[in-house]
Amino acid sequence: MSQVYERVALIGLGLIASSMFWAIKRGGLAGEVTGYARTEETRATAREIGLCDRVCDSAAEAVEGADLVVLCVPVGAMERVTEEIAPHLAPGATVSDVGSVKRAVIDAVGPHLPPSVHFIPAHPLAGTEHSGPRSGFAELFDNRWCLIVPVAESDPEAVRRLGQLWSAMGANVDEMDPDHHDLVLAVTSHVPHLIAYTMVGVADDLRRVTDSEVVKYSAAGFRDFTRIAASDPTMWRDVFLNNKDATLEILGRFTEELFALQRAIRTGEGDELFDYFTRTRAIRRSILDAGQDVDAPNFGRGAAR
Ligand SMILES: NC(=O)c1ccc[n+]([C@@H]2O[C@H](COP(=O)([O-])OP(=O)(O)OC[C@H]3O[C@@H](n4cnc5c(N)ncnc54)[C@H](O)[C@@H]3O)[C@@H](O)[C@H]2O)c1
Ligand SMILES: O=C(O)C(=O)C[C@]1(C(=O)O)C=C[C@@H](O)C=C1
Repeated sequence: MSQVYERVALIGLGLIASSMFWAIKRGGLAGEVTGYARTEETRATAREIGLCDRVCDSAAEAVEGADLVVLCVPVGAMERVTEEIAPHLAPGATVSDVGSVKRAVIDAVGPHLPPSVHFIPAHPLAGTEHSGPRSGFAELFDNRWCLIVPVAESDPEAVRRLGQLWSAMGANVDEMDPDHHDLVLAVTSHVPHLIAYTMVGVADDLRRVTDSEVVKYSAAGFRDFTRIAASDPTMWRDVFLNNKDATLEILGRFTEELFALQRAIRTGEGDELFDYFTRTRAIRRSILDAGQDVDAPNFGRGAAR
């Protein structure tokens, strides 16, 4: 594959940035990749494992001369990082991000950027429960979606080029409006994470009355929840605080359905339960029919922090 950008700067060296670096290297997609992480410890780890061609001690140094800058920090840190890099961006550069929420990131980042750069938000729909510089791997984005969320002023040629990079990193690329993105992701990712966090929290509370049996005999369904609920607390705190409206909307619908199922169980409405579960079973089949990799090979991959 050929080079898409001359110099890419990755700000925040965790799961997504490290996976991007390895995927860019795999495809020879950039001349040089610079990286910056906030803590000395992460920068030292990055240097030790060869993550990034050049690890910089300041965000300003990392973005200097870059034709693509990707913000790979938690959603709540995007604004501060943007303020830090804004005066050092090269005219004509593209600034993108990988945040799990889009409207709040657009509102936080956009106003700080000079008009001479292209701002093109994006979100790869791929991850694991691991985080930090050692957790990334080149295949993370293979056959997964990356949603590009252009803002009104986004230059079509710059959007096309960013899409080309994500395709070359293995992703299927699509475009989406920011508010629609946040609603869709509330359904497919954010509320499911909240439910997993809650279920594991309930089990943890119960541990005291079941003498650790909940953990010892945990069945497959619960184990899946524990994987999700092991995800980074900072990242997920920021997701919920920054996608408040869509999360609360979907959570409201979820609670209504839960109460309906609760009543069906209490009143012995077997047919109602059966019909409901038949409907939900079909959803998984339709995802499989659409050719999506439901049991993503990435799950469980990558090292813990
Ligand atoms: N993990 C996933 O499944 C996943 C998937 C898609 C998108 N995302 C999004 O990608 C972004 C990065 O997530 P990740 O999983 O790579 O996280 P991570 O925890 O592995 O890495 C985050 C990096 O940001 C740095 N950082 C944290 N707070 C900072 C601050 N205040 N200022 C500067 N740097 C800071 C950390 O030191 C770390 O280097 C987040 O916005 C997240 O919403 C995550
Ligand atoms: O695989 C996981 O562990 C994930 O949770 C990845 C996942 C998701 O919900 O699918 C999580 C957050 C992102 O913004 C995108 C992807």
